[in-house]
Amino acid sequence: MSTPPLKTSAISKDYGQSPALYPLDLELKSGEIFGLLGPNGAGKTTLISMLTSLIDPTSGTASIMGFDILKDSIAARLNVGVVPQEIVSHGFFSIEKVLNFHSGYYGIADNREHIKYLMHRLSLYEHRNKLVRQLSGGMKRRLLIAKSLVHRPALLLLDEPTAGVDVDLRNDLWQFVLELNRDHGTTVLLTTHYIKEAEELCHRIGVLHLGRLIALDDTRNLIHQLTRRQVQIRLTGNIDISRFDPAIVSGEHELQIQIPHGSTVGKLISELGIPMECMEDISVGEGTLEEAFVALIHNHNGVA
Ligand SMILES: Nc1ncnc2c1ncn2[C@@H]1O[C@H](COP(=O)(O)OP(=O)(O)OP(=O)(O)O)[C@@H](O)[C@H]1O
Repeated sequence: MSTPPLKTSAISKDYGQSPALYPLDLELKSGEIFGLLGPNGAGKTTLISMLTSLIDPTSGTASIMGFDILKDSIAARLNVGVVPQEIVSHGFFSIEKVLNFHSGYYGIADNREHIKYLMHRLSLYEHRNKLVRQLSGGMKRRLLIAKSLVHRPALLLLDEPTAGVDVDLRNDLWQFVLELNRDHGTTVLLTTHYIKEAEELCHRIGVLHLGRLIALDDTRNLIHQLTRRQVQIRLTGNIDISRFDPAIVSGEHELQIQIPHGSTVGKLISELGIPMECMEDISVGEGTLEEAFVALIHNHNGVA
């Protein structure tokens, strides 16, 4: 079996009040895009900060490409790139200089070709001589992504990389993440509050809530377990709507029914006994990750 890009072993953090992260065991698969979701304060950034040695775990540890983050921190750091939530400023240096310095930090003497590729790919090339303080928020974020990739890490940690970023740039960034994953085999762990984007990108999802991992599954499985299919049937006027259970009647000529994933619309129609000629239209809405997420958090908050 190949070495997992990331494996946490009962890693936890307590800042002194209540634990920000309870002991967590999590293992990423090589080459996956993993979405770590959770409401504000769930513990996502705390986990990423421990993985990148910004803060020490209270207990437990983790390994990156098999290197323990505590005992072998340098080797662990060489294998991980991180895009932090906060924008760090190197105000008086140009984009190109920042990327060169950062390569030197990883002991890479001549990284010009790779830096050029990153700057091109992240639309920074034409701005390469601008000082960081002259950059817009979106450009700074792209610079952070370029910085995190100068040393070609096997694992990329993205902590809300698209927060406050306009929709075009968000799409560009996600395209780039997909490309890194597909063409370079980079394993990605990302946190985001854009759950729709996580649904499109992530192979697996973990949900943190109040410092505990409350769900971990393939994205599709999670949606299927926590949501239902919404079937909307519009009827012609020549069927008496009062024959249906009022709970599924929605409007004068419309039925709305929820069915479990795996159950077919054909079966539903035959159970309802609706003749074909009495149906004007049918639409089926599959559940979304956002619905699954809301249901999960509500269940854990004890809300029906
Ligand atoms: N330096 C700190 N000192 C004390 N408590 C902290 C510190 N940093 C974070 N916390 C607390 O730890 C908990 C988890 O915070 P964390 O930033 O990890 O959450 P998050 O899931 O990343 O949230 P968000 O989605 O808002 O970024 C919160 O209750 C937060 O108040």
